Amino acid sequence: MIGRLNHVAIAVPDLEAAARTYRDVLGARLSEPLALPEHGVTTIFVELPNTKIELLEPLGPDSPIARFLARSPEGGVHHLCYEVADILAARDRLIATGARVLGDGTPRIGAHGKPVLFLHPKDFQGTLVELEEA
Ligand SMILES: CC[C@@H](C(=O)O)C(=O)SCCNC(=O)CCNC(=O)[C@H](O)C(C)(C)COP(=O)(O)OP(=O)(O)OC[C@H]1O[C@@H](n2cnc3c(N)ncnc32)[C@H](O)[C@@H]1OP(=O)(O)O
Ligand SMILES: [Co+2]
Repeated sequence: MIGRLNHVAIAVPDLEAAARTYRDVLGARLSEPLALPEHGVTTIFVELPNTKIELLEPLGPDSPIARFLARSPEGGVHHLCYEVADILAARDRLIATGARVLGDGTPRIGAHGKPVLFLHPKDFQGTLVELEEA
Protein backbone atom coordinates (compact mmCIF):
# COMPACT_ATOMS: atom_id res chain seq x y z
CA MET A 1 0.00 0.00 0.00
CA ILE A 2 2.68 2.58 0.89
CA GLY A 3 4.86 3.89 -1.90
CA ARG A 4 7.72 6.38 -2.04
CA LEU A 5 9.15 8.10 1.01
CA ASN A 6 7.92 11.64 0.40
CA HIS A 7 9.72 13.31 3.32
CA VAL A 8 11.34 12.94 6.71
CA ALA A 9 10.18 15.74 9.04
CA ILE A 10 12.41 17.29 11.67
CA ALA A 11 10.88 19.52 14.35
CA VAL A 12 13.14 22.48 15.12
CA PRO A 13 12.94 25.35 17.60
CA ASP A 14 14.43 27.88 15.15
CA LEU A 15 13.60 27.40 11.47
CA GLU A 16 16.05 29.99 10.16
CA ALA A 17 18.93 28.46 12.13
CA ALA A 18 18.03 24.99 10.85
CA ALA A 19 17.81 26.33 7.27
CA ARG A 20 21.28 27.86 7.63
CA THR A 21 22.67 24.51 8.77
CA TYR A 22 21.22 22.65 5.78
CA ARG A 23 22.10 25.38 3.26
CA ASP A 24 25.49 26.61 4.49
CA VAL A 25 26.94 23.55 6.23
CA LEU A 26 25.40 20.69 4.25
CA GLY A 27 25.11 22.57 0.94
CA ALA A 28 21.47 21.63 0.32
CA ARG A 29 18.83 23.35 -1.83
CA LEU A 30 15.92 24.74 0.20
CA SER A 31 12.39 25.95 -0.49
CA GLU A 32 11.09 29.27 0.84
CA PRO A 33 9.39 29.16 4.28
CA LEU A 34 5.67 28.35 4.09
CA ALA A 35 3.33 29.18 6.98
CA LEU A 36 0.48 26.67 7.38
CA PRO A 37 -1.68 28.06 10.19
CA GLU A 38 -4.28 25.30 9.81
CA HIS A 39 -1.53 22.78 10.67
CA GLY A 40 0.16 24.96 13.32
CA VAL A 41 3.56 24.86 11.61
CA THR A 42 5.89 26.78 9.33
CA THR A 43 7.86 24.56 6.94
CA ILE A 44 10.97 24.70 4.83
CA PHE A 45 11.66 21.76 2.53
CA VAL A 46 15.20 20.56 1.87
CA GLU A 47 15.27 19.10 -1.63
CA LEU A 48 17.37 15.94 -1.93
CA PRO A 49 17.85 13.80 -5.06
CA ASN A 50 15.76 10.93 -3.69
CA THR A 51 13.43 12.52 -1.10
CA LYS A 52 12.85 15.66 0.98
CA ILE A 53 13.50 16.80 4.54
CA GLU A 54 10.68 18.86 6.04
CA LEU A 55 11.93 21.32 8.67
CA LEU A 56 9.02 22.18 11.01
CA GLU A 57 8.76 25.11 13.40
CA PRO A 58 5.72 25.61 15.67
CA LEU A 59 3.22 28.25 14.55
CA GLY A 60 0.56 29.50 16.94
CA PRO A 61 -0.44 28.44 20.45
CA ASP A 62 -2.00 25.08 19.47
CA SER A 63 0.86 23.74 17.37
CA PRO A 64 0.94 19.90 17.34
CA ILE A 65 4.74 20.04 17.58
CA ALA A 66 4.90 22.20 20.72
CA ARG A 67 4.78 19.23 23.11
CA PHE A 68 7.35 17.35 21.03
CA LEU A 69 9.76 20.30 21.34
CA ALA A 70 9.00 20.66 25.04
CA ARG A 71 10.25 17.06 25.41
CA SER A 72 13.16 17.53 22.96
CA PRO A 73 14.08 21.23 23.03
CA GLU A 74 16.86 20.90 20.45
CA GLY A 75 14.49 19.24 17.98
CA GLY A 76 14.49 15.81 16.39
CA VAL A 77 12.92 13.51 13.82
CA HIS A 78 9.16 14.06 14.09
CA HIS A 79 7.51 11.96 11.37
CA LEU A 80 7.95 10.00 8.14
CA CYS A 81 5.66 10.68 5.18
CA TYR A 82 4.83 7.88 2.75
CA GLU A 83 2.94 8.32 -0.50
CA VAL A 84 -0.25 6.36 -1.17
CA ALA A 85 -2.20 6.17 -4.42
CA ASP A 86 -5.65 6.52 -2.81
CA ILE A 87 -5.74 8.09 0.64
CA LEU A 88 -9.34 7.18 1.44
CA ALA A 89 -8.76 3.53 0.51
CA ALA A 90 -5.55 3.56 2.60
CA ARG A 91 -7.40 5.11 5.56
CA ASP A 92 -10.20 2.57 5.44
CA ARG A 93 -7.79 -0.34 5.19
CA LEU A 94 -5.76 0.98 8.15
CA ILE A 95 -8.85 1.49 10.31
CA ALA A 96 -9.92 -2.07 9.50
CA THR A 97 -6.57 -3.33 10.85
CA GLY A 98 -7.11 -1.38 14.09
CA ALA A 99 -4.59 1.40 13.39
CA ARG A 100 -5.51 4.80 14.81
CA VAL A 101 -5.95 7.58 12.27
CA LEU A 102 -5.48 10.92 14.04
CA GLY A 103 -8.06 13.69 14.09
CA ASP A 104 -11.49 12.89 12.70
CA GLY A 105 -10.04 10.79 9.87
CA THR A 106 -10.81 13.37 7.21
CA PRO A 107 -7.76 14.07 5.02
CA ARG A 108 -6.54 17.67 5.11
CA ILE A 109 -4.54 19.53 2.50
CA GLY A 110 -0.84 19.41 3.39
CA ALA A 111 2.24 21.36 2.42
CA HIS A 112 2.24 20.06 -1.17
CA GLY A 113 -1.42 20.89 -1.83
CA LYS A 114 -2.37 17.20 -1.56
CA PRO A 115 -4.53 15.35 1.00
CA VAL A 116 -2.69 14.06 4.08
CA LEU A 117 -3.49 11.97 7.16
CA PHE A 118 -1.52 11.09 10.29
CA LEU A 119 -1.29 7.71 12.06
CA HIS A 120 -0.66 7.29 15.78
CA PRO A 121 3.04 6.67 16.64
CA LYS A 122 2.10 3.95 19.13
CA ASP A 123 0.77 1.81 16.25
CA PHE A 124 3.97 2.17 14.15
CA GLN A 125 6.95 1.30 16.35
CA GLY A 126 6.99 4.73 18.02
CA THR A 127 7.08 6.65 14.74
CA LEU A 128 4.45 9.20 13.73
CA VAL A 129 3.43 8.38 10.14
CA GLU A 130 1.98 10.81 7.61
CA LEU A 131 0.31 9.55 4.43
CA GLU A 132 0.14 11.82 1.41
CA GLU A 133 -1.86 11.06 -1.71
CA ALA A 134 0.56 10.86 -4.66
C1 LIG B 1 2.41 20.98 6.91
C2 LIG B 1 1.44 19.85 6.87
C3 LIG B 1 2.06 18.51 6.98
C4 LIG B 1 2.77 18.12 5.68
O1 LIG B 1 2.14 18.30 4.63
O2 LIG B 1 3.87 17.58 5.69
C5 LIG B 1 2.85 18.26 8.22
O3 LIG B 1 3.72 17.48 8.27
S1 LIG B 1 2.28 19.04 9.67
C6 LIG B 1 3.13 18.23 10.96
C7 LIG B 1 2.51 18.53 12.25
N1 LIG B 1 1.22 17.87 12.40
C8 LIG B 1 1.03 16.79 13.16
O4 LIG B 1 1.97 16.27 13.78
C9 LIG B 1 -0.37 16.26 13.20
C10 LIG B 1 -0.47 14.92 13.88
N2 LIG B 1 0.05 14.94 15.24
C11 LIG B 1 -0.76 14.81 16.32
O5 LIG B 1 -1.96 14.65 16.21
C12 LIG B 1 -0.07 14.87 17.67
O6 LIG B 1 1.14 15.56 17.58
C13 LIG B 1 0.19 13.45 18.27
C14 LIG B 1 1.08 12.60 17.37
C15 LIG B 1 -1.15 12.74 18.55
C16 LIG B 1 0.93 13.63 19.61
O7 LIG B 1 0.16 14.45 20.42
P1 LIG B 1 0.81 15.18 21.68
O8 LIG B 1 -0.30 15.77 22.46
O9 LIG B 1 1.90 16.07 21.25
O10 LIG B 1 1.56 14.04 22.39
P2 LIG B 1 1.26 13.19 23.64
O11 LIG B 1 2.04 13.80 24.71
O12 LIG B 1 -0.19 12.92 23.84
O13 LIG B 1 1.98 11.88 23.16
C17 LIG B 1 1.42 10.62 23.26
C18 LIG B 1 2.58 9.64 23.10
O14 LIG B 1 3.04 9.70 21.73
C19 LIG B 1 4.43 10.06 21.70
N3 LIG B 1 4.67 10.95 20.59
C20 LIG B 1 4.14 12.16 20.42
N4 LIG B 1 4.58 12.70 19.27
C21 LIG B 1 5.42 11.79 18.73
C22 LIG B 1 6.20 11.77 17.55
N5 LIG B 1 6.20 12.80 16.69
N6 LIG B 1 6.93 10.68 17.27
C23 LIG B 1 6.95 9.60 18.12
N7 LIG B 1 6.22 9.56 19.27
C24 LIG B 1 5.49 10.65 19.56
C25 LIG B 1 4.69 10.71 23.04
O15 LIG B 1 6.03 10.61 23.39
C26 LIG B 1 3.79 9.97 23.97
O16 LIG B 1 4.42 8.77 24.34
P3 LIG B 1 4.38 8.23 25.86
O17 LIG B 1 5.01 9.30 26.68
O18 LIG B 1 5.17 6.97 25.81
O19 LIG B 1 2.91 8.02 26.17
CO1 LIG C 1 4.94 16.25 6.95
